[in-house]
Amino acid sequence: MQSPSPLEVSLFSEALVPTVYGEFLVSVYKDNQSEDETVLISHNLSDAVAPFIRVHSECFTGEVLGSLKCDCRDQLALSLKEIQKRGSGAVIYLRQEGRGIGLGNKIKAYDLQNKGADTIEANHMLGFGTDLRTFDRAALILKDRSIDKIVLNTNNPEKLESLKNFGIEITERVPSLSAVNEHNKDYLETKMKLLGHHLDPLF
Ligand SMILES: Nc1nc2c(ncn2[C@@H]2O[C@H](COP(=O)(O)OP(=O)(O)OP(=O)(O)O)[C@@H](O)[C@H]2O)c(=O)[nH]1
Ligand SMILES: [Zn+2]
Repeated sequence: MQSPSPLEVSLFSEALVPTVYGEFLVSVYKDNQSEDETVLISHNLSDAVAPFIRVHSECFTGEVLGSLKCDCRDQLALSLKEIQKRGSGAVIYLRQEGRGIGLGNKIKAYDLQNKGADTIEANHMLGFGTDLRTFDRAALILKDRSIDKIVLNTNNPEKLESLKNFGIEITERVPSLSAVNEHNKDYLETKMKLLGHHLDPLF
């Protein structure tokens, strides 16, 4: 049997977009293994030796609906503001809704969470692993831009490890801390205690 060809990304389209945070160059990448489009949202990216980068996974409920159950919307906004403040950097936006299980299954997981399961138990009850994401598309897009050294904006140790394994040097980790509320408290605590996310300053 033929082994699948290695993942490759290629730039499909690019345009400047004015946003409430400032102007960004929005670059859409396609790949040879999925229908998903990955988006690089950058500002003066080539100006820094080790640019400020957030690798962010899609969250319809948080980013579009303003759901209070997670920290995704705040984290995305914080990173876009920080990029403009620093004068350089990028968000790589991966279409990995619900840690890779998709929106339909994430809403099933939310129903289970409303009945008492935590974010990890709900995934397992639906027959999924804790986190199905991979960060190889992000690493390939950085390589496409000739970037091999970054400042990474995350609390997630898996993201650090994964990008390092793809040959990206992380010169610094900048935390991404949003506000705790009554709806996201348990979720954030579970990420901190069971997944080792560096969220201690919030509690
Ligand atoms: N399955 C599932 N996915 C969730 C839940 N809450 C949020 N998500 C998804 O979790 C992912 C969060 O992505 P990120 O914010 O990039 O990543 P993170 O792992 O929290 O790491 P950092 O924010 O970088 O510290 C998104 O894909 C969301 O859609 C949940 O309760 N269940
Ligand atoms: Zn979210």
